[in-house]
Amino acid sequence: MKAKKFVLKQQFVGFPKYSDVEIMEEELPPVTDGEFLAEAVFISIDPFIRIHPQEVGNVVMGQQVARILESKSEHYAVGNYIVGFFGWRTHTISTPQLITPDHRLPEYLIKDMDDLPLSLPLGILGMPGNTAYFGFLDICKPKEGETVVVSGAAGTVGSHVGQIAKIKGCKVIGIVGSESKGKWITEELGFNYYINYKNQNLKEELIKCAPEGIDCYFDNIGGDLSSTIISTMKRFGRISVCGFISQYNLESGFDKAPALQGYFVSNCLQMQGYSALLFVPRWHEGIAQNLKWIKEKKLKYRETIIEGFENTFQAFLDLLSGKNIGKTIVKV
Ligand SMILES: NC(=O)C1=CN([C@@H]2O[C@H](COP(=O)(O)OP(=O)(O)OC[C@H]3O[C@@H](n4cnc5c(N)ncnc54)[C@H](OP(=O)(O)O)[C@@H]3O)[C@@H](O)[C@H]2O)C=CC1
Ligand SMILES: O=C(O)CCC[C@H](O)\C=C/C=C/C=C/C(=O)C/C=C\CCCCCO
Repeated sequence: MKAKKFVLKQQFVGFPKYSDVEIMEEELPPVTDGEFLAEAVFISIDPFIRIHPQEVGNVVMGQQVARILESKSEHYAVGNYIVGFFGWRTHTISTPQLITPDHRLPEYLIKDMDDLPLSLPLGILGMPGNTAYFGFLDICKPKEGETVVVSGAAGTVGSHVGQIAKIKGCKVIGIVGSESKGKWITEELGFNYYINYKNQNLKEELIKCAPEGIDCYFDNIGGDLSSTIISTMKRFGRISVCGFISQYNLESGFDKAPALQGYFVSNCLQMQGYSALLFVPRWHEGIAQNLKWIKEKKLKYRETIIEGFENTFQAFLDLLSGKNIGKTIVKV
């Protein structure tokens, strides 16, 4: 069996380039006792791949939904589907990861999907879904009637957070980079307002949509836009710092934070960052709640599916340049 894989040829500097990666073939050995062979069905494309430390020569990191093709392990049977952190590769030989090591995402069998797409465990029913669920509820602690701003609002995490905020009875303003994204989140997902940061004045629009000020900010983008949003927050506002994608492709790196101390002191603000790994002990609780909301039709999702393993890197470039709506997935 030959596996195809994307190998990191050089570290990303600035916006990633085709010359940073290379597609290679690998002859896989026979499966031995305790091992399984899995074939990638869907590969998850996520922003953290741009900035997480990775070694040159390694397979580019990432999660996948894979089908067990062969098994010499009692834990997985041929035909089972699993979620695994196998990277951008078509076939993988491994042993089941039954206990999640520190600093790793869990690996598990996919069950109870009914008629839902098998890609969802990479999105709304997986790492990004749990980031939205725990990162919003545990950190912003939203109350009914409060005003919530979500940036990156038409992406995987942001579109999910805004809908949870609506379920909790909040007024929700989404920050997006295009009119079609804004229409989707307001007309289909129930956000109250959208602001297109590419062609509107963010501060003026925020004051129009939320003259009362903002209670919670779910930050996916960081940078100057986030500083502007934080400057319109109310006393005792809470900020969940999920990501800072506006800084990921800066050649200068991101070792300086904008000075916003004045707003924090005068408005008694709280800000907390986290990684999805923090939620691993409650992983299946998050998935169960998000699944329940999907079945109750309270939570909608969209996926941008790119076909073909060879197009995995292009899917990554498209995500970083905002061409996706909802979760970006490669269908292998
Ligand atoms: N802390 C954690 O554990 C986790 C954090 N994250 C973070 O959450 C954020 C969203 O991730 P995810 O939902 O998977 O990705 P998305 O599906 O939201 O895709 C990324 C989006 O970011 C927006 N974007 C890109 N560049 C900029 C920019 N310069 N300024 C403003 N917006 C920009 C684009 O939308 P637009 O057209 O609107 O610009 C793009 O579609 C990321 O920052 C990611 O790193 C994700 C998972 C876990
Ligand atoms: O390293 C592994 O083997 C597994 C890594 C899995 C991954 O870290 C799990 C969760 C992903 C979280 C995503 C976070 C973000 O997108 C937020 C931005 C940056 C985080 C990565 C920066 C790491 C710098 O040390």
